Amino acid sequence: MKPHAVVIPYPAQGHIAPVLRLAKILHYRGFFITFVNTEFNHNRLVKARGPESVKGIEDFQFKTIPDGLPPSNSDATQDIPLLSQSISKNCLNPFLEVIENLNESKDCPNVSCIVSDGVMSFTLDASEKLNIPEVVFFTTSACGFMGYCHYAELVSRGYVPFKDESCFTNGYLDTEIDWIPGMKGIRLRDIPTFIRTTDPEDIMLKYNIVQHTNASRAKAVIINTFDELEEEVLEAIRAKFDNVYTIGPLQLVENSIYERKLSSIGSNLWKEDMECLKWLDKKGKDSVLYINFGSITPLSPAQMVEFAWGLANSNQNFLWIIRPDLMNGKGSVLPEGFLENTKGRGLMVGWCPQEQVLAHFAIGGFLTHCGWNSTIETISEGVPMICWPFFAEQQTNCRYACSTWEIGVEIEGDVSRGKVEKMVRVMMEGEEGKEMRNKALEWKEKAHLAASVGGSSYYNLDKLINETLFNKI
Ligand SMILES: O=c1ccn([C@@H]2O[C@H](COP(=O)(O)OP(=O)(O)O[C@H]3O[C@H](CO)[C@@H](O)[C@H](O)[C@H]3O)[C@@H](O)[C@H]2O)c(=O)[nH]1
Repeated sequence: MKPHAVVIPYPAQGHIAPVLRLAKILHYRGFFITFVNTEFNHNRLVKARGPESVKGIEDFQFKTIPDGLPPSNSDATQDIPLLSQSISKNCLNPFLEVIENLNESKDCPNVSCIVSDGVMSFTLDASEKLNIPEVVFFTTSACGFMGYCHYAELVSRGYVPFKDESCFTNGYLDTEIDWIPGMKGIRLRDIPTFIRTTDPEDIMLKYNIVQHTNASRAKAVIINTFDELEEEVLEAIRAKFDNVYTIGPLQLVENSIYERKLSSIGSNLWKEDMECLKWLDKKGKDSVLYINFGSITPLSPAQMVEFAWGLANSNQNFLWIIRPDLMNGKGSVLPEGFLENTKGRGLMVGWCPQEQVLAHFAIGGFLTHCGWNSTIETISEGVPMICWPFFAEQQTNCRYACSTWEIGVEIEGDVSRGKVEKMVRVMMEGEEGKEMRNKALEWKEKAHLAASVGGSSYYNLDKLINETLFNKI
């Protein structure tokens, strides 16, 4: 009888993608998989990729649970605080029901383990109630994860909540935090942003304290990173948790183990525009800047205008992904004259196959919000970054990219066309850009080594499967 893993992501794009990838890897390694999406995202997957994409294949099935929010036809990411609150309140019972039904079913083996997104920690209640072992997968960087793990201490030491609004602007954010192990030189502004509140009851502050405190209840913690990239912080994390498995970059590990990839099952919630790859084919090596702010970041109309003119004035080639929900309904549109000005050298599409784009020879830089998937994907392809972190642990990733890994520059403060133009030129024309590109290529090599047979992440995946997941069955 096959081992049966029930796998559940937090219901947002940046989580579904890596968690699904891990599920596919486990399937390849002999697990029966039940992948649990929320009904909302299940419907979006059907819309973006067709019903085939959620039909499943042999020994890989999809199930759904409601997220507890009112039904919606929207094609945008749900409100994160509302969603998080609703998940904590409403998802345990439907999740228990899914597992109980699976265990009664004759069509699949009994559930032998739960592989849950670390920020869906209600699943630990199910694991304990049903006596099924659980491992938690944090889809952030190790540095971001460690930042979150210290939220409770930041509160108990009186740094958080902020005393008043002036803390946002009076230099308080530059306070150095010298007591988080493995994170030398870190400042308050580099810690995941949900601490930036004056409200002790802030939903995301409290949510993250609960999720990261609960991590120690799991049998193991999985992180999509590789040892060499985050050595110091990982050492500190390993001192805190018993079993920590670094198995990233997952996309490279997946490439190493698959003879034939499971491409029928995918995770993109928006339809990918494949034409942009053909457009890139016609451009020179390292000559195009890729711009994408991920699945959640909102852009105000004013920010959109500043980015647009910054790009136009830089005179560089660019591929800019503007999510459909930013173009429609919210009034964010490109400024007049922009399209004519950038004709032939600029392309805008709604959503793209990002990994393929980053792997394209024409891409020479990535203007990014520093979501962890984007960051680890760009490291995997050796593409340096212009960082414009928006929220969550993107600030932490930005800090490491710009200082520790030396592959990025940051657009600091409010975005302006002048800053954008300057940074784009630094990245695409200057000596500094070349140095960052070389450094990024070094990291790429290390990432590939870690993920290939005999590398640390490849080895850790084996260990996770053989020592933790199989062993408990
Ligand atoms: O046109 C696009 C745009 C994005 N992607 C993919 O979508 C994912 C986006 O993930 P990420 O870069 O991490 O951004 P977010 O969607 O903003 O991710 C959320 O989740 C991440 C993982 O927990 C966190 O690091 C971020 O801070 C949080 O905002 C990546 O795999 C991309 O390859 C595409 O395939 N095509």
